[in-house]
Amino acid sequence: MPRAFLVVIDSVGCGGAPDADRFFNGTTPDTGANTLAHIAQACADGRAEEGRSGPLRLTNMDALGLGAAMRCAAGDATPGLEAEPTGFWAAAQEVSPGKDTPSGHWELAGVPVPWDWTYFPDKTDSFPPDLIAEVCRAAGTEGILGNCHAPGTVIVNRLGAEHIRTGWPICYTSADSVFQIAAHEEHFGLDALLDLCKAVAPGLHKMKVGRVIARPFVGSVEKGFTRTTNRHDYAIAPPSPTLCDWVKDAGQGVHAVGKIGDIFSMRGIDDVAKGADADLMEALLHHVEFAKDLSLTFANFVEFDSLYGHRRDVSGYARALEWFDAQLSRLLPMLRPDDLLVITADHGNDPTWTGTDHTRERVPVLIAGKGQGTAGVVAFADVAATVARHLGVPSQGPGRAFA
Ligand SMILES: O=P(O)(O)O[C@H]1O[C@H](CO)[C@@H](O)[C@H]1O
Ligand SMILES: [Mn+2]
Ligand SMILES: [Mn+2]
Repeated sequence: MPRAFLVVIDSVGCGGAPDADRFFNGTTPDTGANTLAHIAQACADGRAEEGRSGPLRLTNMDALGLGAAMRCAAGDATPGLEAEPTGFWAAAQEVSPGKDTPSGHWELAGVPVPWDWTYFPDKTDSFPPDLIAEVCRAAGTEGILGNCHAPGTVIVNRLGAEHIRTGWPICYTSADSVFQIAAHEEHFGLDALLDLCKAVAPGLHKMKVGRVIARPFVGSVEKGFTRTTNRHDYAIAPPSPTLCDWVKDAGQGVHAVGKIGDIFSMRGIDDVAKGADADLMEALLHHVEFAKDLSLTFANFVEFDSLYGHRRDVSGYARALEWFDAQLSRLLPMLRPDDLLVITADHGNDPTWTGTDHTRERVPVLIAGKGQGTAGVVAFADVAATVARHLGVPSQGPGRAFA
């Protein structure tokens, strides 16, 4: 009996998006951004890390078709990723008008985003006065800190001391449709932060701001401030039923691993495992071992994006990719004959690119359990149709099954 495992490595794009010129990091268009190829190139050139020699080693993913998918997406061969594929592979292209996590995941789950998101494009004084007033009312404070674009790790260290002194929440945004609130877990309180985000989320969702994100941190002025894994995303619910709903409504199990629960507002999901990526891998392996027939396991590994892509950390990103690939040596032999494993991504986040935001890219689609072959360039929504067909569930989205 079939089972399906849909695994998103967050931000692992492979370039080649034909509409990349309409997406930006600052004033630089994303044309030419290529997360995987540029990391591989940096490794091959010895630029990724002092003392590192040799190409990026992604043996398992390359055997499934990674190098082939990269060539298909963006044209060039990549050093070290030149295996003859034994899996079924494709390169997927997004149509939603955002290069953000919910857009990518919803579309992979069969639901392209039908609306334009609301952004806060001004780098400073980013938020309208009535929104600030609403946050102050919900927080019980006289004001907010931040009110600007910023990388989260930078702003908590810039404003952490003032935050502790005033008790005011740190509010910031990025090129994504997000309203992020950072607060100290002990001084402000984790529950108070989550309650604040919960209180302001409906108003922001009504404005078509995709997510309110709670960004708790710990630490002190002396030791510096660090973010914790208690991040919580309050996302707009998907506009129509997704792959998760199709499977769950058919009475089949749906297990979420990582941010998937948040991204889908828990719609169509039975249970969720959270934690750091290393914990999430154990949770995924647990489901590969024990998940019931006809079930869907949908996993997201966020650290590629949050720890390395946004931080423009090429060697960290390379190490994380090699870690993930090594874990596949544990996972692949556990698959049963009727299982489908799809490894893909939701957008790019090229760590060699200018800025600190996502990059518009195609993504690789690597499939184990459907033999050898390729579908060339497919649509994100085709992934949902392919998984649905494997599980015997009618696809309700625009996608077409390909494997
Ligand atoms: O810099 P940090 O706080 O990690 O924020 C990043 O994470 C957000 C959500 O993925 C993105 O919009 C980007 O702003
Ligand atoms: Mn993402
Ligand atoms: Mn991100």
